[in-house]
Amino acid sequence: MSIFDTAVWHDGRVRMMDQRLLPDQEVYLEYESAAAVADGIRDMVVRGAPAIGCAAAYGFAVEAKRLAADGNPSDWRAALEPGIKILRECRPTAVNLMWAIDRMWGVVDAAQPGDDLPAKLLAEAHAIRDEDIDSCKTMGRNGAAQLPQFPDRPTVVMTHCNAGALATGGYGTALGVIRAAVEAGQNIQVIANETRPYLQGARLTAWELIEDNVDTTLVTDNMAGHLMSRGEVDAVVVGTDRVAANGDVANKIGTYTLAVLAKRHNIPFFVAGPLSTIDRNCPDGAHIPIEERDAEEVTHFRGQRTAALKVKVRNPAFDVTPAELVTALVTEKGVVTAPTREKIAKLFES
Ligand SMILES: CSC[C@@H](O)[C@@H](O)C(=O)COP(=O)(O)O
Repeated sequence: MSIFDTAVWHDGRVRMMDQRLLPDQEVYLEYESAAAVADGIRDMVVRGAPAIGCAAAYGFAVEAKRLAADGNPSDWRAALEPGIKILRECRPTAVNLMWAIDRMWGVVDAAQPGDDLPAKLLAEAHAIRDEDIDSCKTMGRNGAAQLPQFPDRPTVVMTHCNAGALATGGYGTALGVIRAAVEAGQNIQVIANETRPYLQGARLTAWELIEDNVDTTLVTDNMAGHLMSRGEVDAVVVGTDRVAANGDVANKIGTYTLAVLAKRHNIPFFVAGPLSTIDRNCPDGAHIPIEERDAEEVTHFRGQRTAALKVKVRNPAFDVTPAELVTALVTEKGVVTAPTREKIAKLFES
């Protein structure tokens, strides 16, 4: 199963696959400062919460390397702060961005005189990516065991946006569950929602799964209810950009609609995400910042206008699904059925 170089370290630079060009072209871009990596994340060269965290960690490391090229700064924190501030603010909803940057600052704060700080920061960035891949694999196995199975037919899993290898260090959260199920020999068919307006489902999820020979059918978002009402969906599995302390879940716009539909049709609704996506400082979903993106994502497709001139536009990129609609939260530390504040806190106890 594929592990793509979503965001990696290559020849002293941050290398990212340009997801804006997928599925037509596989092009890699390289970055040499935190501000440049921030531009790449903001412009969706790399996207998906854990992948944004990995890219930001490498962006932090490359900023230290850039600063050290002119001689080690006497005050590393002061030297790093302007670039890292830009990086931290480039996308507001995916908490893995802030989580990764806080972890990198921990390395700066723990440094001793004489330490090779750029090398230590790079090692931490590698660890963040490696741990993410491991977490996704464990989470995948945990989630696969939750999927219904039938003796005489495949299990049909609906997913939304792209929560795959492209959205993580590699392997994927929601698609990690699907990959693990396929690897375990389960008979799986995937319905990938197109995911308006940016088409992560049509462009990225469909591409990734087809690369891995997973049986995949593409539908537009507004077909989900119809398929569920006909009994054509057995489970919904999505990723997440931020889980609040009470179990409310932010994910790509349209996820909430799917959760309501799944409840109406008694279909299990699973959310897969690593502990780095759980924001224990965020009390509930109402406190999760929701990114509003450029109107052109709604009015245009690849530079071509598809909407009426002068129409007003809203483009919230995420929505919040209340915990009560989540059948289970799938993490690398285990599966939390009917998540509550208390059950989520327990995940962090050992
Ligand atoms: C494993 S990724 C989970 C989420 O980050 C994913 O579902 C999602 O909403 C991505 O949004 P995007 O705007 O493409 O960054």
